[in-house]
This record gives sequence, C-alpha cells and structure tokens, in this order.
Amino acid sequence: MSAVAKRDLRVSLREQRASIAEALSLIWRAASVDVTVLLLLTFVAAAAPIATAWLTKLVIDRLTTPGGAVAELALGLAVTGLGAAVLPAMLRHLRAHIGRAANLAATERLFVAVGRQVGLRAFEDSAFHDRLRLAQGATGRIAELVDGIGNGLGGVLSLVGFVASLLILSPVMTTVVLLAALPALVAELYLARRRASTEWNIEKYYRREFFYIQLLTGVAAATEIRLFGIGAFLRARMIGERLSADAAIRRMDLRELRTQAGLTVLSAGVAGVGLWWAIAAARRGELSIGDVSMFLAAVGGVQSALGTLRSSITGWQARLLAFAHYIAVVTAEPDLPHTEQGHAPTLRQGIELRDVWFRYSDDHPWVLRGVNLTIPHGCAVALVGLNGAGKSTLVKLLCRMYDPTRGQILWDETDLRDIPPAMLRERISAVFQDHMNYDMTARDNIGLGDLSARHDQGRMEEAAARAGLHDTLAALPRGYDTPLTRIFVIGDDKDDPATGVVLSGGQWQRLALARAFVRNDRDLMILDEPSSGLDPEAEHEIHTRMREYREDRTSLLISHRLSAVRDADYIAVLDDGRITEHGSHDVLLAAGGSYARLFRLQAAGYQEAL
Ligand SMILES: Nc1ncnc2c1ncn2[C@@H]1O[C@H](COP(=O)(O)OP(=O)(O)OP(=O)(O)O)[C@@H](O)[C@H]1O
Repeated sequence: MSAVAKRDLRVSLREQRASIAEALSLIWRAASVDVTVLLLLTFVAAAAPIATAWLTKLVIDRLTTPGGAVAELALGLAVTGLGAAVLPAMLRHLRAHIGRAANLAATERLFVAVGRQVGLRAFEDSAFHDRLRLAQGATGRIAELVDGIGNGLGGVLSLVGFVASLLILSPVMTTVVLLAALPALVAELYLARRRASTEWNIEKYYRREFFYIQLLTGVAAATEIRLFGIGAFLRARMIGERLSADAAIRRMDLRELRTQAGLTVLSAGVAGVGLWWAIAAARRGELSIGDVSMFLAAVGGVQSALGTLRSSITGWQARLLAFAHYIAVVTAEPDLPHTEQGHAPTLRQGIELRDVWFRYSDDHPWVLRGVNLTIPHGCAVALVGLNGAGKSTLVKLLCRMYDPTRGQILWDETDLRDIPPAMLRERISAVFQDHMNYDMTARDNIGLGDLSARHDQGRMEEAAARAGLHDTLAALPRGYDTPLTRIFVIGDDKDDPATGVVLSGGQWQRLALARAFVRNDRDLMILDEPSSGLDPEAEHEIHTRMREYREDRTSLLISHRLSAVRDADYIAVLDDGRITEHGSHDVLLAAGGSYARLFRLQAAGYQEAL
C-alpha cells in the first residue's frame, strides 16, 4: 500500500519534525522578505507591554516621591501605547499576506503531487481521498500556522521579558506562576492530538456529505431526483452524515471545555495568591506601590503570554498533524512504479498482450484471465463481449492506468512498464466509454485532445467535421468559442451569460470523437463504444468516417453493435476475462460460436422490425 493510503493517524516525532521543517521552509520560500519584517515587528510588539509596565512602575514611584520628574516617562508611555495600538493591525496584515502566499505555493505543490499519481489506483482509494481533503484543509490553514508562529514568538518574547521582571520582584512567585502553567500545557497538547484524531475520523462523513450535496445541487442528477421524488431521501442522508460529524465534534468540544474551565480556575487561583502576597509585602514596606503595579502587570503578562504560547503550541500541533497529511500526499510514491527516462518508440510491429491477468485488488475477482491478444501495426482490431467481460479494463491497461497483475503488454518489443507513461499516452488517442463533457467552450472541449491545436482553426474544424459536428458548432452564437455550459461562464463572457449552450447526448459524444480525432498523428486509436449515443443515421455516417480514418492505422474498437465491427481486420470475443473466439467476421460467423449467435440475434432484431 502506498504511503498516501496509510489509514494510520499516528504521527511519529520524526514525522512531526518533518512537518515543522516542511511548513517553515514552505512559508519562508513563499514570502521571505515579509517573514523577516514580521519577525522584526513581532519583537517590537512583544517588547511594548513590558516597556509599558516598567514605565508605569517608574511613573507611580516618581509620583509618590516629592519632586520626581515624569515628563519623559510620560512621553515614553505615549510611544509604547502608540506602538501597542498600531502594531497588532500591521502584524495581522502581514500574517494574512504571508499566509496567502504560502497557501498558494502549497496548493500548487499539492496538485503537482496529485498529478504524479500516474494511474487510477489512488483515485479509487477512500483513504487517499480522506487524506487529500485533509491536506487541502491544511493548505487552506497555513495562514493559521503563520499566525501561530507570530503569536508564539510574541508569546515567548513577552514571557521572557515578564519572567525577568517578575524574578526581580519575587523568585518564589515566578516559580509558582510558571509551574501552574505546566498542567495546562500538557492538557492542551493532549487535546490537540485528540482533535486531530477526531478530524481524521470524521473526514469520511464530510466526504459523503459532499457527495450528497453535489447530487442535490448538480444538474447531472436533477432530472432523476425530481422524477423519482428522492430529493428528501437524499437530503436526509446528507443531514445524517453532517449529524454524525457534528456529534463527534461536540464530544470533542465538551472535553475541551471541561479541561479549559479547570485551567482557568487554576490561573485565577495563582493570580489571587500573587495579589494577596504583593499587598501583604507592600504593607510590610517590602514593595513600593510602583512595585505592586509592576508585579500585577508581570503576573498578568506571564499568564497571558503563557496562555498565548499554549494556544499557539497546541494550535501549531493540531495544524502540524493536519500538515502531516499534506506531506504524505506530496511525498507519496506514485501508484505505479515507472520510469521518466526513455521514450515510446514509433509503433512498427504492434501491441501484444501476453498472458495478461488482472484484478483491481487482491480482494476483487479476476477480470482478465490470461488474455493473449495482438493488435498488429496498421490493423483495425475489434473487441466484443457481454457487459462486464473486461473490455474497458483491457483499454485502461493499454493506456497504463493500471499494470497487469500477471503477464505483460508489449509495445513492439518494449514492456509498457519500461516506457514513461506520459510518452506512451502521447502516442495514443482515445474515446472512452465514460468520456468527459467539459463545462468549457467548444474550442476547449476539442483542443484538450491536443493543446497545440486550440488556436489552429483549421485543425479544429477538420476534427469537428470528421466527427460530423462542424456545422453544429459553427452555428452556435459564438461559434467554436461558445461555452458549452449554462452552469458558469468562462473567459470574457462574464457579462453575457446567455451565450452558454447545452449540447445533446449524441452531440457530446461527437465532441469526444472530435477530441480524439484532433490527436490525429498518434500510433494507436482506441474507440470504446464511440457511437452508443448516436442516432442510426449518425452512427452509420460516423462509422463510415471512422473506417476511412482507421485505414492503415492501428486501432482498437469496442462496440456492442456488431454491425459496426464486422469489417475490422480482426475481431476478438472476450468472455469472462478470456479471449474465447477470434478471427475475421466471416471466419467467426462460419465458426458458429457466440459471436455468430449474437450477430444473428442483432440482425434478426432488425429483420423482425421490417
Ligand atoms: N475500478 C474498478 N474497481 C473494481 N472493479 C471494477 C472497476 N472497474 C470495473 N470493474 C469490474 O471489472 C469487471 C469488468 O468491467 P469492464 O468495465 O472492464 O467491463 P466491460 O466489458 O467494459 O463492460 P461493458 O460492456 O458493460 O462496458 C466488472 O465486473 C466490473 O465490475
């Protein structure tokens, strides 16, 4: 199992240290100048209250001494007061800015890492999705990490200043105040871990809630939800997921509330004892009134600095535990071992599946069981078989979305595993059974097949014409630049949302074909049910065009319409993961096997209708 799929929340000390180092270096790389300014201002901001406390003590002492001059002290107080008033806002602004810069850098890195998962396995793994959402959450909360650093540093500086001041007045009280903070620190660290663990455990509820939200708000399921009247049912499930998450959070909040209430009582007790001691000492003449004021300011300052420090450390710990998910994603091994060296040679002989066995995981049944199949260079091979026979799975293996569990696939003489996946895919064009309909312009929908063609109107039109869609696209309000969506408007059309149009199912299918055709110089064309949504006339027209297109090219065609595959050079029948029949259409018909039976069944259906 890849590191990214690890379901274990335990984060070792080493991982925590790695989290800290990674977070700090990320923040530094994103905004080094701002971080330097932030550190300087934090130092000044932390010194301001200590200076205020000392200046106040001196003012009081001089006021109680006949003839004491206080003018310059008052000026000093005005300056520190001004600093204390202005600096927090400046610090907030700087931290927010640094947080945004670091967030952007982290988000980019995260998505680069997601792209490094070259196959599909990670995307079918629920632990990967949980971790990914937590990682996204962690990048969104980098600003809080920056806040934590700023606050924590400020806390340390004012703690040092106030502890030094308090030590001058009473070493015993200093020890008591510091010791009283210890249980609070331990308790909060424990709570931070519990919170991180709760967040991990409830992630599954949020992910399911998000799924129901998308169902309830998206256009894809809207028709069925209304017709079947299942809106309330799905809504109840969505609310159920949220309630489960809320219940876990509430238990956590209550635990924190109890602990924090106890800690507040402890702090108040220590402050009360300190006050009692200071007043008694002043009565005995051991402390001046200025000393008492300084003492009170120092006790308050130490407690508040410790509180800030505690919450910064625990906040940091919680954020770092979440950040560990980010690190797990960005450092995860790719789901398929692969090389970045080498290239995919131009196909000369063909592609051969040699005793290929495949199952989606050890817990799943075998989908392919010893498949031997050759797609010779320049030939059109068709693959047919019943639902669930394994045809689309075989296509995914050819594109190296997965590796065979056993056996090998050879591109000429080279094992697919020895070819960099991106280079292999550069040589393939495909229409997938579950092709995408992108909520973008028509130009984008075709151009995503080959980005270099996006601004080459000639290539766009040629691909669309081959898919029988050029006239439709040319007649759209903005031609090829018309957004094929009414969900949102892309590009410059923000003020003119009326230009978005919605295509029909068959038109989308033609668009997917055009996207495949625009990659016209590839070595292998895969067509997995490319015409299932087309009307009979369109299907006939498209198949004629595809036949022309396939001429002398290497192609693999999958279709349940056997009339569409009859003139392939070679037809293979896949049944329960095995090739059970193969040969030309005439050979297979003459053999009288399952291909012949299915072909005659389909033909009879049409005959009966006549
Ligand atoms: N991602 C997956 N994880 C687990 N099992 C899968 C996955 N995709 C497909 N399967 C299973 O693999 C088997 C073959 O599916 P596949 O989609 O390859 O069949 P097919 O021949 O293309 O079927 P159809 O004609 O219905 O498109 C099915 O039993 C299916 O449930």
